[in-house]
Amino acid sequence: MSEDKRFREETVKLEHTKTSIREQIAGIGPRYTGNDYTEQTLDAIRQERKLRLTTSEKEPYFGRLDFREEGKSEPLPLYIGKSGVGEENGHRLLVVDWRAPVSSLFYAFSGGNPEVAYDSPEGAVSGTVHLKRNLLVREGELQRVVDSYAEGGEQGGSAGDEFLLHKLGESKDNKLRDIVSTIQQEQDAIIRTEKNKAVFIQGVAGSGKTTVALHRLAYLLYRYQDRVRADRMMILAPSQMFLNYISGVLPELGVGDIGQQTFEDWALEQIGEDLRLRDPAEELARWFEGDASAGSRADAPAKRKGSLAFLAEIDEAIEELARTMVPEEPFTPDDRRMLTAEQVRAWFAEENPLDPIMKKRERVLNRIKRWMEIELGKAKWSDAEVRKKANARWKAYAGKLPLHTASSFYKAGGWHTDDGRGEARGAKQAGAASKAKSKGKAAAVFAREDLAALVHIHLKLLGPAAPAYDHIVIDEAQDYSPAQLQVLRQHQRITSMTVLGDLQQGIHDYAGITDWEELRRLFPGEETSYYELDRSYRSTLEIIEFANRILKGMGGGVKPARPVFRSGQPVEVERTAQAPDTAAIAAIVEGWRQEPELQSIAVLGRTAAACARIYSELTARGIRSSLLEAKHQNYEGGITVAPVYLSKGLEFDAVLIPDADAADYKPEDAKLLYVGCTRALHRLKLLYAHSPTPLIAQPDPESEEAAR
Ligand SMILES: Nc1ncnc2c1ncn2[C@@H]1O[C@H](COP(=O)(O)OP(=O)(O)OP(=O)(O)O)[C@@H](O)[C@H]1O
Repeated sequence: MSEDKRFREETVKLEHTKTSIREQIAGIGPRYTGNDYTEQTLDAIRQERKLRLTTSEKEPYFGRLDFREEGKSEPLPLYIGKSGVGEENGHRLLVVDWRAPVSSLFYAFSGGNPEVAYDSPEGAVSGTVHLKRNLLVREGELQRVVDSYAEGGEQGGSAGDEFLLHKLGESKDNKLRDIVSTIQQEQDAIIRTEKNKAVFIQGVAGSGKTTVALHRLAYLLYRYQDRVRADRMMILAPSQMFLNYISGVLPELGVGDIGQQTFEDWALEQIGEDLRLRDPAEELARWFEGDASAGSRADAPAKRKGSLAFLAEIDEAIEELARTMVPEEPFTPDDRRMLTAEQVRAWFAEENPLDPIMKKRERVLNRIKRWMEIELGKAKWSDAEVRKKANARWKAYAGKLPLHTASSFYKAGGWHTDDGRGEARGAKQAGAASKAKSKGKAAAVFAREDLAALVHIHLKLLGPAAPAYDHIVIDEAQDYSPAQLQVLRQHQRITSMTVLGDLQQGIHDYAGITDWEELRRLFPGEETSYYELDRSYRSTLEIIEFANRILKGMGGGVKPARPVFRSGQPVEVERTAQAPDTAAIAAIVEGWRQEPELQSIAVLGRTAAACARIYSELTARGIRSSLLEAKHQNYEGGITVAPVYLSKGLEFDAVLIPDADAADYKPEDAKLLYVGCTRALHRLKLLYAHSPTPLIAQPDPESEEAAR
């Protein structure tokens, strides 16, 4: 079929679909404004449907698959979109939801043998693919029609790539986008992995890990509607800024209400105390701007406090607390009555051993009080004096049973090391901190590495602060410790997690892992799946090859990224007069700003101080930019100046590394430079003043060939 004919055919189909959608919207009728609760609920459902249909009308679908199910005579054209749309009062689907079982064929089939099968809840369904077509519809207008497979046509699979390349070539603003129309086979397999597992994803920079994890949430909500709830899912990401950056994807997929937090905020919420945390900026400066050696990183306190051995040490202390909770001496409300220590101990033991210890303590004390009241009643003690005395004795006895919060227990255990530097977190904490200060007593300051243990203690002493999670996504998981993952696990009844990261970007190695086994061994074998993504979709071929060369400097089993064949301009490395040469930087940024396809530009400096200098030079020259700092909540797009270590997870059309000198990037900084370079989609440039970092050695044609 000629291209024109295909386009006409699809234009007719699109008009038909839009008309049907419009009729359905019109049929929904006016809003209900009365007081009847049932009617109000029905109205809300109708409005939700209207919203979905209105969104669908603009872009009803992005793909078509003609599939003949075994036993049927004709293939059925299936139009695949972000959400399913039925025919008004009909039994047929106008649009099939991308998450439906049959849609997996659209993603999994990439030419070759057209005899295929997919898994449905009723079992495997086999059949034949006759056509796979990509369609680009924007604002209700058909813009592109590309067949990646047509029965009897020329095969080669390149047409599908063409559609993907078109998508990848687009410029980016300040938000991550959904990829439903171009999900790749290896990504789809991860998205559709069954629910009750910990799915580990090791993926090179730009392989779509974050994006895939978010699509997986949308899939789980669709596939397990009766078993998972959005408000019982949680996404953990490294910073508020990153969360803000990814916040658009789920609403684009029609999913809302999923909690998104940093581990720190989540942990503080669980602990529920007025704790102060060390200033993140100071902590980052310590590891990235000072001269922390490899030795000090490997030996950092976070390593010990993030280990399971540390949690085991705490568990021992908690057991000891439970064992010694009941005082040796008996309880004597008056001089004639006595409750022996053995009796109280027996009552304490009768409580469920899995119950939080402080709850058991409270229950035992209440039981003692009840006993005391009965005894008082028996003796018909009417004497108020005697009663008062008995109550005072009960109080004194209660005081002998240790009462702890997570932080007091942690401090009592001698695990807390307070260096006095800290910032109050949240309004509540800030209030408490200033109150404490005015009383001449500053609230204790904790480090991030204390949080996992504190949550663990809180759980054992006081129980969970939130209902169990149905699913947890952990992004940048290479920066997590086994203890962090363990406490998250304790907040699920059934393991269901997506844990993603890249060891090659593990710049926080002073706190995180060096091998996925460290985390995987927390789960018995059958509960985990492990996937590797080695294809990078973000950057051009030239940028990926350049970044792969930096990886080589890391040594030890690194895996180069495989580029999608999207060629762009060569990576430039240029010498400047000084480091950083703010005038040269401003000139480059100014030049890039004139190119309409470069919407987001980043200057990624080695230190916060260098970035501040660059930022003021840009401002002085009238170039509007934003300077990213550790405490920032938002990434605004446009021109950004940021320390390279804060750029993790983000992406920009063009990236300038202004200080790629040997003095700034030593061989042990390979991961940091790799992170910086892999943020670029289309353009990458590095400047140096004296001698370039050895990490950007000359190309090695052999390894380049192997990576392709
Ligand atoms: N199948 C795909 N189709 C189109 N774009 C894709 C696809 N997969 C990934 N991308 C794009 O590649 C870029 C990188 O994706 P994402 O940020 O999810 O990767 P990542 O593996 O989490 O990266 P990093 O580890 O570097 O932060 C995004 O712009 C995303 O939209």
